[in-house]
Amino acid sequence: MLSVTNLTAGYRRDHDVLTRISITLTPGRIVGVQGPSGCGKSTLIRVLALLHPPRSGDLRLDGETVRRFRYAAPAAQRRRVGVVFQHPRAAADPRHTLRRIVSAHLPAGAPGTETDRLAELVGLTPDLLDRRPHEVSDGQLQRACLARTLGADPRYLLCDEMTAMLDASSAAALVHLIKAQVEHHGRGALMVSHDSALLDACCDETVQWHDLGGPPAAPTGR
Ligand SMILES: Nc1ncnc2c1ncn2[C@@H]1O[C@H](COP(=O)(O)OP(=O)(O)OP(=O)(O)O)[C@@H](O)[C@H]1O
Repeated sequence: MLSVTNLTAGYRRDHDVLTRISITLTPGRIVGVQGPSGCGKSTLIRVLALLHPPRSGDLRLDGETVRRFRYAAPAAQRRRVGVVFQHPRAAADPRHTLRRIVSAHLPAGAPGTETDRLAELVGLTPDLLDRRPHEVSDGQLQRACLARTLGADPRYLLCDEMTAMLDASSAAALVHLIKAQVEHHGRGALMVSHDSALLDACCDETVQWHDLGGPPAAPTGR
């Protein structure tokens, strides 16, 4: 399980973005979180992905308490949690080919065929792998970003508004991929979105943001 209990986190010392948030992800299930813009969904994902240290609260990853974040986090813990971000163009180096992007998180020594396998898994045709981000659509680039995330074989997938930039058919295809990953590989997934129809269509359970914890603390003015 990947869980946080009573999580408080923020960016400025005098203001908490997350206050006493609790949520649990279980392998084989998709949990949806719906909340309005700016409520802190991406911040929650950053903490769960060990990319942002919380101020307080208990973060547990498969029975271990997580104490270190960002590059100080043990690689084995970081690899267990994969993120797909909202903006694929901000998440992919524009100088790299899609082949390089897809292969970025594969373990050292993985055979070259692994990149082709991942590309096929997410529906990228071989000709696209030689292109750079500006030569493909947002949907194709988001598929490459998902393939990159899957290359680390994460036990938990955190999807941050991952279909927000896509048309309806690309969004549906990506959601289908996430569902298949959860069903066939036992990954646990979190999907955050402001789109309740999307969450209802793919999640085992959807939680409203305001049900996750306490209200944000008022700025202290210090
Ligand atoms: N790096 C940062 N430094 C300072 N404040 C930040 C930073 N990132 C986010 N914030 C602030 O934290 C709050 C929550 O932002 P966050 O991106 O987590 O919300 P969100 O629910 O994901 O929003 P959206 O749905 O619009 O993506 C916002 O007030 C935002 O301005």
